[in-house]
Amino acid sequence: MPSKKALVRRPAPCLAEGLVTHVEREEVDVDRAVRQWEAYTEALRAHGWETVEVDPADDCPDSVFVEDTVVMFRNVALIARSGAESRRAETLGVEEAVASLGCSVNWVWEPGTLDGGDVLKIGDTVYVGRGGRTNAAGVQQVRAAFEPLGARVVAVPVAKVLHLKSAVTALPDGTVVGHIPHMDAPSLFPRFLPVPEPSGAHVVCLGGDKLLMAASAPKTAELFADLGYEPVPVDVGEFEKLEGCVTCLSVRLRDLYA
Ligand SMILES: NC(=O)NCCC[C@H](N)C(=O)O
Repeated sequence: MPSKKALVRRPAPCLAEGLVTHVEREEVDVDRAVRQWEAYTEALRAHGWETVEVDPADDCPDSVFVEDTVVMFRNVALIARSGAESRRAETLGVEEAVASLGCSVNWVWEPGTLDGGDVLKIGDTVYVGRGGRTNAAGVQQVRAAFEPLGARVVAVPVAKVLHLKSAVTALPDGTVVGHIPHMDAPSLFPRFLPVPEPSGAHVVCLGGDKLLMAASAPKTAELFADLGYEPVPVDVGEFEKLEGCVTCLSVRLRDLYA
């Protein structure tokens, strides 16, 4: 059944200690990050999404990046097992949240690793980035979980950035948008539009023509507006310092049964 709920998780007070892998560490202003997170969740609500707060995980610096902890396909939640050990404790509250929303819950098991940021769904096609956080066993477990439900899983090499969705996401019509210098295998995507800014590669489809995007990608916003979309910019600068982006701050639940 169509639903418009989005899981979000309040930033932990220790957010500034979050992991950085492909960028230089910069000081994070946690108060500013909280204000940005509030504006982000407000933008979701303003466009008809009911935000569901997962219990905070105050000891987990990266817990605000809730997208990495779970992958949804229809009503089935696959609880991730991060390639970064320091992030594994984040899944507990998320399991409870998705179970209480009536989802069927599966888990990625050792030796598999998977971060939700490596999974891009376009219709029934599920692209899975195989990179620093997601290994081959993780990709196999996504196949095992979702192919029986009708998914077609496509594995994508990811070496230049943290996650597949650091490099590409998709417009409402399924066109993949990406920043080519950050991509390892652009030819894997059948319909592809390059964008001029790294953070322009991150869109959250809010419904209709509306695209939630980072304020740091004004040229890409212009490009999308020129194609008939309505960009909704939000400042996620403090999260960008930790390799986060607009997609990783929520998990949209579009096919709940309840
Ligand atoms: N899906 C995402 O883009 N997640 C961002 C995670 C950033 C966090 N600092 C990490 O390295 O795990």
